[in-house]
Amino acid sequence: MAAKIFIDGEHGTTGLQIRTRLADRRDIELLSIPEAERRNEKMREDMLNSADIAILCLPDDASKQAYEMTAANNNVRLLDASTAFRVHPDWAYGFAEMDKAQKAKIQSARYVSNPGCYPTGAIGLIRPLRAAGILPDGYPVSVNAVSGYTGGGKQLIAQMEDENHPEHLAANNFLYGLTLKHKHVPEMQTHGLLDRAPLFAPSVGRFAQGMIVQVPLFLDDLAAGTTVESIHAALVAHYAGQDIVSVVSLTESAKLPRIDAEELVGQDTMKLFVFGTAGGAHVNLVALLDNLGKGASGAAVQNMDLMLSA
Ligand SMILES: NC(=O)C1=CN([C@@H]2O[C@H](COP(=O)(O)OP(=O)(O)OC[C@H]3O[C@@H](n4cnc5c(N)ncnc54)[C@H](OP(=O)(O)O)[C@@H]3O)[C@@H](O)[C@H]2O)C=CC1
Ligand SMILES: CC(=O)N[C@@H](CCC(=O)OP(=O)(O)O)C(=O)O
Repeated sequence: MAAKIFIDGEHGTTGLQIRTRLADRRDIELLSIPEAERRNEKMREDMLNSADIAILCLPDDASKQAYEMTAANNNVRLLDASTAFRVHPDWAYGFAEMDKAQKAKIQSARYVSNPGCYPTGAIGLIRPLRAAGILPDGYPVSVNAVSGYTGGGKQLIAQMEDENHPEHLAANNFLYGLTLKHKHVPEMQTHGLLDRAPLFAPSVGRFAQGMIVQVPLFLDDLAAGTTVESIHAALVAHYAGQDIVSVVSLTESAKLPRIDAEELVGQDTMKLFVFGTAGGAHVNLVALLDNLGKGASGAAVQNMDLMLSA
């Protein structure tokens, strides 16, 4: 029998992209609410409780409400794209490649939290180095990133694209999160296995989709003997045996004059790079992804498939 999937928030940016990815699937039945009724609580509650898996593509408060609406119904499993449950101990974190045990946790979980777009890049770079003992306790990690403007959902898309919007943004590239209290920091710290909160500096560019996340490191302050090569080897070993996260070879990286934030648009994979010069003092770790691919909708479909494969 086809699994029943309901996307709560199906008419938003993340929800629409999930719907597109699922449109031709014969193994699932998509439950749907007309766009005009998207905030009708009775209809949402009925649909949520009719689904085998409900994918929540909503702001945090509405996700928490959907959780309450389904709490008594053990037949429905939730996959939440918001920030609401990403460090909650009862929820499996939906980043299957971050750890060898994570895939099985997602497969069997009733509740799965889809990772944030920036944390997917940051955790993807940091966690293997913590696990390998390369990044020591107390290291002051910084994460610098640029996102396409769809990362801010319907509101930011309208502000960037509509010149008549009362809060139109004319900038081609802007920094934000200037209080350094971005909602993704707890998630980066918890799943990055960091003992100190990372300093996270995000920005947005005038392109719809795409993302670059950078973690610059000082080699002298890493575990004794760490080199560009040993960092690269640790990442390669960590991601062996799967095909979603790839680690670009040092030879290939060394030839690159630049990295295009839009290179992986439309793809649900992530590329990791290690930059540095032999004998140099610094390393720059870079993750490249589509904020709506591996950063949101693509990851959600991947997690849904794992949940269905249990
Ligand atoms: N965009 C991205 O790159 C990423 C987004 N996410 C997360 O995914 C979630 C959705 O984000 P995104 O798709 O960008 O946001 P959008 O604003 O584009 O879409 C959200 C949708 O949810 C609807 N909605 C809002 N409040 C309610 C409510 N109370 N009841 C029912 N429906 C409601 C909105 O309707 P209306 O039009 O009426 O407002 C809209 O259709 C967020 O938690 C976001 O943080 C995660 C990773 C990346
Ligand atoms: C460009 C932009 O505004 N990005 C969003 C993060 C993307 C998003 O909403 O995803 P999460 O659910 O993972 O938080 C922000 O900084 O709040």
